[in-house]
Amino acid sequence: MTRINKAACIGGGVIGGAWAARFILAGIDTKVFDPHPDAERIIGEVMANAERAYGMLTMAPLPPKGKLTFATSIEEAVKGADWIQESVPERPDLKRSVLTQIDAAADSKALIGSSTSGILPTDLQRDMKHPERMFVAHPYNPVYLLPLAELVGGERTSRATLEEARAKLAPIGMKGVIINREIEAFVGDRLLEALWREALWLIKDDICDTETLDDVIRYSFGMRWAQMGLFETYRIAGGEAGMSHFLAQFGPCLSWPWTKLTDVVDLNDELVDKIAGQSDRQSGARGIRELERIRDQNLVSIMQALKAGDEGRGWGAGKLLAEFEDHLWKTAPPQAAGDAAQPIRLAEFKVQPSWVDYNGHMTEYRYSQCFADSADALLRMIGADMQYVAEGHSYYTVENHLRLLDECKLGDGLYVTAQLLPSDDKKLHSFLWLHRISDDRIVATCEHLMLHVSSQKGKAVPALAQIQARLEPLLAAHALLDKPEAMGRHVGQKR
Ligand SMILES: NC(=O)C1=CN([C@@H]2O[C@H](COP(=O)(O)OP(=O)(O)OC[C@H]3O[C@@H](n4cnc5c(N)ncnc54)[C@H](O)[C@@H]3O)[C@@H](O)[C@H]2O)C=CC1
Ligand SMILES: C[N+](C)(C)CC(=O)CC(=O)[O-]
Repeated sequence: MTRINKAACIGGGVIGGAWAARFILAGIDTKVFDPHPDAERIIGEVMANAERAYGMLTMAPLPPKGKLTFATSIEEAVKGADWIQESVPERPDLKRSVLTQIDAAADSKALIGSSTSGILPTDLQRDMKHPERMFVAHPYNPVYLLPLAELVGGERTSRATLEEARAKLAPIGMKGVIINREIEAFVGDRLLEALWREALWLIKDDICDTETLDDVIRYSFGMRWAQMGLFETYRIAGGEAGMSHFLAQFGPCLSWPWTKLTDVVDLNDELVDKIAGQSDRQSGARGIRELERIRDQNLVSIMQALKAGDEGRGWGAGKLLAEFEDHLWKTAPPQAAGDAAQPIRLAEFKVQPSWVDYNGHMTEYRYSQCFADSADALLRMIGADMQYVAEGHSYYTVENHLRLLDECKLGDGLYVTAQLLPSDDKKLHSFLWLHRISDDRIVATCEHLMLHVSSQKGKAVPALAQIQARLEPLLAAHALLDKPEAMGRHVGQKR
């Protein structure tokens, strides 16, 4: 089975709560066990931020949300779950004891992942009866947006477990990377710890403050790392002579006094106060949830930009986002036809920050996007879905007339309705209205003409019989509706 059916999160703090959000937004029923008295409130707040982020992340139809349940024991939480994620505090004894309880209560085939940032899975699975299905699934904060999980097996983890975990992460938009061999802190935290250690020295020695240090990262190599990793970036830095030239030029620096990497700073009260004070001055004016929202919006923008990378083929995390969206479209239930005697309600949208232009309202081409995505929803409704396209048939838009009637502001919810106009086996003519959800006001209209084509022949051909069979009753019902008042308008015509 390459799909998670039911999940359990043991520990619902920063990481466990965000795993729960990832599962629930992927449509997976999830039970959480966390004895913290505020666990429900905290997860509620994380869920709200995660939903807000997903609203900006994708136009693809998310599945209906999974059900969130709070359990009163580990045993209750793991019952029936096929993926159990442990995210309790980073204390080896606590984790081992919690994992042993999970192991005793869970289905013997359930996968058990630990979010540990660096403890060896061999140590964690020591007392388990079924250690072969236990592994580290080390995520990155925020788990609901950052797609990576490092998958690390212990001495008694089976290879099949790691492969199964990787396969099950893909449909929830995550990239599972199997690490060859277990090592403390795995790969990501090895790198982050080295950077962090050096950063602590720089603050302690008054070389810079926390804000300057963060600026150095975010205005330079931080941006590079979001799109290419270390080695690909350095290959480019080697110029035409490439990586070997880069190594020849900068290799010797490794023995220069550029680094204190092996020394660990004494994180005493004085240094803790210094860092906390500088951090308060840097970011203390904003609350944690507000900072999370700013971070999430930035991460969404980065992923969307990367989706357009490599000439539109997508790059890195953006390519993964495109694949996730493709999966969402393919698994979306067919568009409901609704009442055939009324215009069809097709798709909903939310005006996102990247949709707003210098005039402070939704920019022109996003109106077109709402109509184009709605036309796609109409096509799926009549059976012209991705499978139909893969088989060599499709509808292409050949003409449209767009009217922008009102402004749409950041955060406005919008929906589209459509009326089919007289059409035939090759032409699909429709009239679409874009409405604001809050007051139902029409903010734009689009008269739209599509041609049915054979992508192999590169010309218009009649739609296949199964499409026509779905279209005909709709066309007949819509023929009885009043003609849209603005149908057939041309540019500049008086209303
Ligand atoms: N915070 C981060 O940036 C990251 C943390 N991790 C790892 O995730 C794990 C959890 O860390 P955080 O979420 O940051 O910690 P946290 O302190 O925010 O959450 C831990 C939660 O576990 C709960 N808990 C304590 N004992 C429990 C028990 N016996 N059963 C069930 N729940 C229990 C606590 O009430 C708390 O809500 C750690 O292993 C950590 O290394 C991994 C990646 C990033
Ligand atoms: C600080 N940390 C070790 C808990 C960080 C991680 O494990 C990953 C992350 O999200 O940075």
